[in-house]
Amino acid sequence: MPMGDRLLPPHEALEIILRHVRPLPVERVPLEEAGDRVLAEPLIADQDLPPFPAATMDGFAVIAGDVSPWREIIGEQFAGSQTSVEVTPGTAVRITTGAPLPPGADAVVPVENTELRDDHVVIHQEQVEVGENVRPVGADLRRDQVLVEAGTPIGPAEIGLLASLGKVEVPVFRRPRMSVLSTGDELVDPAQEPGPGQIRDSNRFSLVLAARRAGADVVWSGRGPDDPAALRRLLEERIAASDIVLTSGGVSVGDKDFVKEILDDLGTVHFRRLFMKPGKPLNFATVGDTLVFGLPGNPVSALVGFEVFVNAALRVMAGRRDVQPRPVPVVLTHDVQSGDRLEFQRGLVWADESGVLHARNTGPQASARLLSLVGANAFLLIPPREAPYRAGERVMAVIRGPIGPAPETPAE
Ligand SMILES: Nc1nc2c(c(=O)[nH]1)N[C@H]1C(S)=C(S)[C@@H](COP(=O)(O)OP(=O)(O)OC[C@H]3O[C@@H](n4cnc5c(N)ncnc54)[C@H](O)[C@@H]3O)O[C@H]1N2
Ligand code: MOO
Repeated sequence: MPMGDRLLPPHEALEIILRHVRPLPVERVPLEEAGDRVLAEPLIADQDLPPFPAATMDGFAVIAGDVSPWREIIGEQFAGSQTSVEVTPGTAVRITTGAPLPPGADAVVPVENTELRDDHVVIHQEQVEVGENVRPVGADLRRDQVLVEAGTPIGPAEIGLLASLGKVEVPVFRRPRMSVLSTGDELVDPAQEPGPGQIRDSNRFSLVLAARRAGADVVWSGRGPDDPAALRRLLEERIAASDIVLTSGGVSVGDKDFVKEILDDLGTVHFRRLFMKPGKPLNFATVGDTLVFGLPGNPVSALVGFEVFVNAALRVMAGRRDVQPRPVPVVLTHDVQSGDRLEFQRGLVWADESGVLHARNTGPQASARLLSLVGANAFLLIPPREAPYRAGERVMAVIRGPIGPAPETPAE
């Protein structure tokens, strides 16, 4: 074992991974397909928006300083056109929200503050300020302004900005191609009835969904044979076709745990055992430019390994700037016994009225108990220590989902 038997702290493992991963090449995609991709060049405004002073209310375009007791309605200005009618003292133009202010006008009086008398309008407002209810040119964005930095995922607001500026072809980073392989002779497909000693393969489904959510293009997923020659051929083929290959199972010390030998032979294994629970046996290897993560077989260990390490690699490949979540302090609501490695306990975090975050774990934390991840919006980071952590103590937590109200049921 080239790494010796030291269990590597997770932060050191992350540093090693980040040293071996680079953003993927840039490609241009149609605007319609740009959502959830990562912008590869900064989006810079090439015009002012709005390009014309626009009404922010339905009402009447007027001259603010005009003191006429009533004003003649001399025209209409709807959004989507530009009237040539000029507002002069004693006149007003009916206007709708978003429509350009007609020439001469400098304010809009909302319809609620007016009264119609034949073809005249009376304004029931003590004073009208210049610019009232008008969005001036460039109020929303200014030409040459950097609107979105490169490395930002394109969400609804970002795609809206791209569309507003007419960017119909968007530069994005190529999505990482990923293969997901479950190993283990005990595995059968979910549709099958497991025989004696067999279990259904769940990791493949968990990891494929986690990968898709993280922006990967899952190009292949399947079960691998436990026969070393066949497994090696399959791994070679998947490595050649992928930016990242995930395997689950076969990385600890069992007689039939072949993944680590094959990876050693094909490329460079950078680490294989971590000072964390779950996820102690976790292999990270590179074969050419392809990253290979040999995740543990235990379902929770595989998913925690994915979230902590594979996610970070995917984010770098996808060009993202926010690679790692920053842990936040939370207050434990019950005692927690630590183990002999840094534990990533699956937890529930909520905020009280003053904004303090409280936390509890999700019950038994066995690495095979997928239920410990259901409803978990955080990982509670529990370093080893002799005395248990007490209710009221602060620990750090990685937030992984929305923070809701305090749970109604007591902790298990
Ligand atoms: N002597 C030692 N034994 C073990 C050690 C150790 O250090 N010394 N480490 C333990 C830890 S920690 C973990 S985690 C597991 C990881 O083992 P492997 O990665 O080799 O995984 P397997 O042995 O193949 O499987 C473990 C467990 O997970 C189930 N499994 C596997 N694949 C799937 C799948 N696709 N879907 C659902 N469940 C799966 C498998 O049936 C086993 O129950 O090793 C400990 N042992
Ligand atoms: O590290 Mo294993 O992942 O404890 O269960």
